Amino acid sequence: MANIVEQTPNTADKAISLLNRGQLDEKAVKKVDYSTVRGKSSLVSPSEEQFETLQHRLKELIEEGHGETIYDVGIGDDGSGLTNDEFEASVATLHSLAATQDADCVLLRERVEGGTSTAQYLVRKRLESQDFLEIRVAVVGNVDAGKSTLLGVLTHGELDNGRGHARLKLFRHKHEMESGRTSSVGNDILGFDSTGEVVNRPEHGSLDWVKICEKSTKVITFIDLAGHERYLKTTVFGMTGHMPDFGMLMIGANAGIIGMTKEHLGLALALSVPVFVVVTKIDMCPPNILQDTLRLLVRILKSPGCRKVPVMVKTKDDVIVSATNFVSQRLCPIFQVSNVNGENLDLLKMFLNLLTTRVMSTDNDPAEFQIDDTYSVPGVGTVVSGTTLCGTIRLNDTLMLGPDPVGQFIAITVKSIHRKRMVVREVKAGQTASFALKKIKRSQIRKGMVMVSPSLNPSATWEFDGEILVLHHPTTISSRYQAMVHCGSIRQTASILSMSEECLRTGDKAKVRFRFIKYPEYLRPGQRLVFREGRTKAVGNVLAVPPPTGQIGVRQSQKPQKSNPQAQGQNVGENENQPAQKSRRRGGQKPLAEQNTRTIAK
Ligand SMILES: Nc1nc2c(ncn2[C@@H]2O[C@H](COP(=O)(O)OP(=O)(O)OP(=O)(O)O)[C@@H](O)[C@H]2O)c(=O)[nH]1
Repeated sequence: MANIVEQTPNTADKAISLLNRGQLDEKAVKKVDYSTVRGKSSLVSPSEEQFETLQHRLKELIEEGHGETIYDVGIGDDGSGLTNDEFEASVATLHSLAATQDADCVLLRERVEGGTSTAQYLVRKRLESQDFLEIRVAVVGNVDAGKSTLLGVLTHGELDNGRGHARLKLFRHKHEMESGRTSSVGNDILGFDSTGEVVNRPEHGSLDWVKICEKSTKVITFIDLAGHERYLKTTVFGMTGHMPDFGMLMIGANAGIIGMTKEHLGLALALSVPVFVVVTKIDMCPPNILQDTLRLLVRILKSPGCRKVPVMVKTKDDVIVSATNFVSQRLCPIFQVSNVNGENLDLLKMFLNLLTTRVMSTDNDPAEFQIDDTYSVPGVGTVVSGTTLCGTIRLNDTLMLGPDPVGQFIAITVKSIHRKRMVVREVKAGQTASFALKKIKRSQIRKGMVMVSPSLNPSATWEFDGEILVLHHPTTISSRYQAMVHCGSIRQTASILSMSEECLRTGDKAKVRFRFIKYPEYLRPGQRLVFREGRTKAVGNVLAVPPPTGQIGVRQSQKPQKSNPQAQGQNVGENENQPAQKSRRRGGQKPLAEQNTRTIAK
């Protein structure tokens, strides 16, 4: 362990100071003058006027934090705290402030040093039973890393027996039960109430999602993605189409970093999804093997391809600092847990409770919803599920659904909305939902279609310009090369019409004009995309979508041509459409050149 400690910032605080060094605090630019309520004594005995200012500040912080904030009590610039009486008075003031915001106030950590105290409190708004903050976590990692088991343990509150007991609760398909492998994109939920307590209460082994959501202020949705290479296409779809806020990379301590682990980490990096790592099976792993695994993990995370700051999470302090700074993308918290004896699962749960969404509020913007699945429900009809990218969708709203195979959009009315199986009246940006649609057949809808506000006057496109970086290709890519484009919930083969370079090799970057093979799609500049086929992999952004030319209904007849013999045969037969993307993320997308898009330690 000594080695790891040497290589890794040994406390989360230290890691943060590394990250923040030299950076300007943009939040320093405030609209209201808070100078009268600054300093460690601000909560001790505020005047009426100061109380109002504090109230305003707390309200603002809660709004910024999508319903919650972590509030410091008694922390002076010099790190000193408050005397016992002052501290008690400050905590009482914070409770009164929280009460005015209809929020609960829970102690996260307290430090007593040299006779003075400091503390951090979680202040979380109590929400109506229909409302809750949603955080999506994509669960990735190699086969047998313990993904399904950890989710079973977290959501059902019962430890595993080391022989697959906990995962049985989650398997969805018969063949998964038999083989013990996850093949579908599965969802599991873990709810926390306003005091940070887990609300999942399995009844006879099964969970009632509606009850969980009603009791929750925050719901973590785990997108359980398959570990086997055979299901990589589904995994890529899960990472792009299901818009995860975070990635949870699982590693079996004894097996180490094998198989798809690096592939999945690379995918998360390419899509700018912040990742935390959970190393499982520490109960059965010899200490020297565990250390080897951790040492290699730290080396990979710090490599130029990842440029992460790994933090071994061992205490509550580490959890708080990691969770509150996690959206920065550079920090990579590492948990070491056992699903069998429960070691460190409390730290992981605390971390999940403190995570906050990366989606910016866009409640008043025109609505955009991307479809990632369709169902036919007896007695209800066609149901579509997906993620709200932008705006608010309310019951009885009319939206444009499309594009169909000829690029048209049709008006549809939203007749019912469900969030996590619970009936609701509206759904906002960043939230997943399903809608029952009237007078439309399931066969008319495909993954990758959208429902958007008529004010956006949506149009579909066969072609688009993208900027891509080739992470891996066995030879060279040139014009007319074909591969699968994953972009949001779109998953369709596209061919390269032209490029800014003659040909592309691993590590090259270029501007590319793509053309879809089967259908026109709805795309927006700024969306992230993955372009892959077999071992070929490129990532990038949609740069521009050419204005509609009126030829949208024309099917392309041009025969696909492959750029190199190795690509032959790889591109055929994978034409399903789907997938997805996230723009409007906190801080927006960085230009490609600045992203961590280098392939990791091949
Ligand atoms: N001893 C021990 N066994 C564990 C632990 N976590 C998981 N296991 C066992 O490891 C095996 C594999 O776990 P799974 O949860 O099926 O692994 P997975 O990553 O979901 O695999 P895929 O679904 O195929 O991707 C099961 O037999 C679990 O009981 C742990 O912390 N300790």
